Amino acid sequence: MTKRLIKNGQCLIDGRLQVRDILIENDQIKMIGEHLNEPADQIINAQGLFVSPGLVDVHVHLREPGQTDKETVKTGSLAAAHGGYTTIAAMPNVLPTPDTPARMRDMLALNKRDGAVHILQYATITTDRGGDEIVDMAALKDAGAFAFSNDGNGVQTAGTMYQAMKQAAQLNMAVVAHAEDDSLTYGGVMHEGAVSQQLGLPGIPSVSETAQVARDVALAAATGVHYHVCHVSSAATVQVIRAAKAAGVNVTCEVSPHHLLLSDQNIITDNAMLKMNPPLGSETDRQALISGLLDGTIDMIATDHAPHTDAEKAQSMLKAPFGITGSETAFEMLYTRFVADGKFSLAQLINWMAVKPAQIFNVEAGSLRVNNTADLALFDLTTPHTISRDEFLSKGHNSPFIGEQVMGQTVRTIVDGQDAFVSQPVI
Ligand SMILES: NC(=O)N[C@@H](CC(=O)O)C(=O)O
Ligand SMILES: [Zn+2]
Repeated sequence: MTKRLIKNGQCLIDGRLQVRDILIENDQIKMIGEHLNEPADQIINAQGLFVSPGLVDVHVHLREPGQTDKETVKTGSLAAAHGGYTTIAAMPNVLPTPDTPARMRDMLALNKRDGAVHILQYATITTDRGGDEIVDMAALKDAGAFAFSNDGNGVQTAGTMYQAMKQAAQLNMAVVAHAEDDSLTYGGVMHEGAVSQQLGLPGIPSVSETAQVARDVALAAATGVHYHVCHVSSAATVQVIRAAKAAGVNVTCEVSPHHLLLSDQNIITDNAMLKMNPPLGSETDRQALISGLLDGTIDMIATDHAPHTDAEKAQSMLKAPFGITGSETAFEMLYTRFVADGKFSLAQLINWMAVKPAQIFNVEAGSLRVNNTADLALFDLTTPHTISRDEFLSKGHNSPFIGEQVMGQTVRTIVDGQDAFVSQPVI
């Protein structure tokens, strides 16, 4: 039996930071209290540090199998641990894609073998993550699928989405949608608007997202499924979801850190570090995403960590693949830009990054409670730090946040009572 005592950390209790000690026994939280003096094998001095429930990210791309030059389960999960995440959900756009029970079992075995954190695994909605043949949802659920998603692409045919939602509803499984109508994207590489015009780059109208979400909330209303929208990016989409929630539709959604932090105004020149799908919207879109979070229309923040190689992202926006990394910078960037500035409270941020994703997807995570699994993250909220590409544990360095001055660096991440990431020696 191993006992570890985290001393004098700042914990969020009733929405306020209060000093507490936490006793971990093997993989469980055993006690939370003031001035605990239990004997322990190791004492972790957390004086001045924020001790958070481990963060939960329902949208990451780990690239293995198939594209291990971009990322592996090992490097992607270490990157998550570096960002303070203890549970992540891996999207199925890998090769081969987990669209059969056998492939799902292989994926889960790999995730378990190489994962530095808990990894939940999405199955696809359709065979090969495209077309109209719906997977065997019941068998994939039995094999251990977390939810169904064709992320990377939208489901183009309404009838296919309708049938998939009907089946998922019966199984009590969520349909998690990358919403994008391919007939409305016109080969664009960034948000269609004044900036794309100035730069002479082909634009993606944001209605390509909104139209599909509007279709899907109608289908979700008709089927009763839990419909979750990935990486919401536009003001109009937020409005559709707000109206759907008001009408009682079982819809939830996420926003990515980059859509909260950046807009197309930040694209001054052709720069593939700012190319992702959906693209950065207008400043009005960005403000609507912030308002959507604050009024509860948007339920959670998920990174959409999408690593690519340096060579791929060194290309022009016309050629480079869509996607940026996010696991390692999400908390510190959001803390610095929104909490330190007083726009969000720390409790709100942790709600969106840990509590709500765990609650909505029914995962045992997201809160510090006695008898819960010991999944925690320790953050330094005061020491300034400049984000550098050398500190990334991801294989991907495709982050627009390299060079940013932040606070909120991760000091230690604990998964199942064990260190998954440590930045400084134990005192
Ligand atoms: N977001 C992206 O720009 N890219 C993602 C796919 C996705 O999440 O849609 C990827 O897999 O690279
Ligand atoms: Zn997507």
